Amino acid sequence: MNKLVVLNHPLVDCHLTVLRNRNTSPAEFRQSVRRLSMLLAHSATAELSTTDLPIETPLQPMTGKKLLNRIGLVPILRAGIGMVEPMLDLIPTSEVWHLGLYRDEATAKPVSYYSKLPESSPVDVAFVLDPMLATGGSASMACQALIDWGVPSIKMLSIIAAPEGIAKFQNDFPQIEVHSCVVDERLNDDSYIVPGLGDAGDRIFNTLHS
Ligand SMILES: O=P(O)(O)OC[C@H]1O[C@H](OP(=O)(O)OP(=O)(O)O)[C@H](O)[C@@H]1O
Ligand SMILES: O=c1cc[nH]c(=O)[nH]1
Ligand SMILES: [Mg+2]
Repeated sequence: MNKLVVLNHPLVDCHLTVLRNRNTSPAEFRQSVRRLSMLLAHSATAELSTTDLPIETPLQPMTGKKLLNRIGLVPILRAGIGMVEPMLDLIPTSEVWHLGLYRDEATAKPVSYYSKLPESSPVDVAFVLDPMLATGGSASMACQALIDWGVPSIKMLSIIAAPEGIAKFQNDFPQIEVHSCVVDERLNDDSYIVPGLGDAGDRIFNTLHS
């Protein structure tokens, strides 16, 4: 089974163009992240299990559906926060478990600074949210934390991925599906994705000059 799903869609291409454009304002950037996250959610949630829910329409009784499992959204701070709200709009019953990771500027290795996963009672399905999958180090560290927590089903959602990061992630976790809007050309010497969009966290939170 192919564990990498790349969204090929004209709307994805158009919203990605807004994200990539250096002249896009933080407000427009956040809006495009939201829109692309919804499209990613459509792809990544296709196999969620449902159970029957008897209801009555104004005309007659019928059997509807509701989600069966406990679902966790796991944004990687900071940039992953931008993807939470659109996911919650689609799955309002989700639990949100934050993981704080940043990349060490010198080594590009992830450093963990926040995790409050409880010792027991993991969710059934976790969607890890991070717009950028560059070297793959942050995604791998986050997924390892969820495996250690005992989550049986994990899916990784990114907006832009680099081929190098996909290769590392799939080597680390061949069983975990990655859903990405696009896979870009490569990483540059600073481990940034090119053509990419720059620093997603800074562009979402308007901290580019700090
Ligand atoms: O695949 P990797 O090489 O690990 O790089 C990707 C990570 O880098 C960015 O976070 P950053 O460290 O900039 O933190 P921020 O979201 O707080 O800006 C991005 O949001 C990912 O978490
Ligand atoms: O290109 C990149 C790589 C890591 N983190 C980002 O925000 N952008
Ligand atoms: Mg950043």
